[in-house]
Amino acid sequence: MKGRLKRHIVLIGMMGAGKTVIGTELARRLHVGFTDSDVEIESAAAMSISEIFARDGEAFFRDRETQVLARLLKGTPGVISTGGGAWMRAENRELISAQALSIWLNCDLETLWHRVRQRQTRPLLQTSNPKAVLTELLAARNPVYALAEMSFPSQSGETVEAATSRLLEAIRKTQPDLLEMK
Ligand SMILES: Nc1ncnc2c1ncn2[C@@H]1O[C@H](COP(=O)(O)OP(=O)(O)O)[C@@H](O)[C@H]1O
Ligand SMILES: O=C(O)C1=C[C@@H](OP(=O)(O)O)[C@@H](O)[C@H](O)C1
Ligand SMILES: [Mg+2]
Repeated sequence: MKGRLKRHIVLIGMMGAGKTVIGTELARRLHVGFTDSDVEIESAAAMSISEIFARDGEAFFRDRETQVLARLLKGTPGVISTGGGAWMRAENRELISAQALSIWLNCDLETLWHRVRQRQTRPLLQTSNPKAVLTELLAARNPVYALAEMSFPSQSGETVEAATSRLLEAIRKTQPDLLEMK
């Protein structure tokens, strides 16, 4: 069975909210394609996100991010996971809102910190006080994330599978015309 979406589903939210893992699982359940803007940027550059930040800087990365999003949004509707900063750029919000249902994976600070603290893959958190940076970024970004079309609250302790089931249920309920199965 192949699923069909009327528009893309774009996951937004903070580092560690689960955009990559939940997006992967959501696409699998819906039988639609999955892409992650970070992965697309890394493969085009043949470098990791950390290497891109170190060599070319954040501004360069943000421009690549906008290019990748514009390209992905032109494709067959599927699930697209963004990086945590993508929704901060007005141009990206406009691109996404024109072609997609945007969903904010809304997650509290302690849960985010628990999930990201062991990982070395996020250059913005490679500082002497990563929790302070995460706290500040979250406070600055939450009002902008709240502009997403739909908000999905994370429940700490929930498995990725259970969270995806709950998300799918919420999408079916609020967006009955988005999903077509054939
Ligand atoms: N309920 C949950 N929802 C999302 N992620 C979860 C959950 N429980 C545990 N995790 C873990 O949290 C991490 C989320 O990371 P990731 O998907 O890379 O987030 P993002 O792409 O938003 O930065 C993963 O290691 C995932 O296994
Ligand atoms: O929040 C951000 O600004 C970033 C989040 C990362 O993606 P995840 O949110 O998937 O970790 C990645 O795009 C980059 O490290 C910058
Ligand atoms: Mg991710």
